[in-house]
Amino acid sequence: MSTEHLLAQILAKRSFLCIGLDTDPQQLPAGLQGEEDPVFAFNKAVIDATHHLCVAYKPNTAFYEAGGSRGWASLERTIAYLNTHYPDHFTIADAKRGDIGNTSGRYARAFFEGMDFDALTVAPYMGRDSVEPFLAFEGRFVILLALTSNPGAFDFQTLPCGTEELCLRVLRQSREYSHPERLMYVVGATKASYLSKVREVVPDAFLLIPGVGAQGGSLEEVCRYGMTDGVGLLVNSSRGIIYASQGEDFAAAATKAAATLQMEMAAILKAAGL
Ligand SMILES: O=c1ccn([C@@H]2O[C@H](COP(=O)(O)O)[C@@H](O)[C@H]2O)c(=O)[nH]1
Repeated sequence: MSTEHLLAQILAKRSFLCIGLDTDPQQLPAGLQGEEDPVFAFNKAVIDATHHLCVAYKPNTAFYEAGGSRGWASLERTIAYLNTHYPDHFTIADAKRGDIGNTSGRYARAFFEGMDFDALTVAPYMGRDSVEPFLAFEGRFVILLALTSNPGAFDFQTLPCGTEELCLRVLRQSREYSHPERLMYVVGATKASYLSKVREVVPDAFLLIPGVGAQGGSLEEVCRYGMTDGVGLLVNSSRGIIYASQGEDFAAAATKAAATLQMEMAAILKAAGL
């Protein structure tokens, strides 16, 4: 998918919502336990109930890896279902990969070729040669961790690095990598006030913003500091949507929670003249 297509979807749907499919097999409604693949059945129901309100889905691979081969099968079924039934949605594997180049190349094949995700989250810590193998895939995106939403982000990511904070250095230096147009960045909604500085370094790049909902980040603040003329934002909510109800009405509750965020987004887009 191209960023032009992503923006067209955002403007048509009046939504820059990304729904996180962080599906924990132990938190599924009892009614799904008899299914052959309860995790996939849950994801399918959530996707069918929310696709018109969002432009992206982001399974976090930890929730699938924890289930071993059964978990991987659920992830494979989920991405295949998305690509077959909702090909206009942007798909993100939140796996936070990155290793020596030879190994990164295999991770890239696993997520971009094996499973056909549009994008993968990557940790920048090992530097250029650990990131560039992911950037070699045309039509795919690397979402580099810049400033994460967790409290521990302040341990390293905001430390001085030369004349600026490390997270800004990550942004600046990554623009020198091959195919910078295939880069997006993670900035936590809980750190919204940093978005002005982020935008000074990457004025046009798309940002994936987790941390709205369960982690308490503010959508309004994120947009105030981070939105661009081309929107430039994908705002993620996982638990706040998929576990809006723990009961058998989970899909209807997910629709309602997603619609609440989508309506806020539509109002923000309108106010911005987009
Ligand atoms: O800085 C980061 C990077 C990734 N995440 C991931 O996003 C979702 C957030 O889930 P919620 O339930 O909406 O809190 C989850 O998969 C995280 O691992 C993040 O939160 N912060």
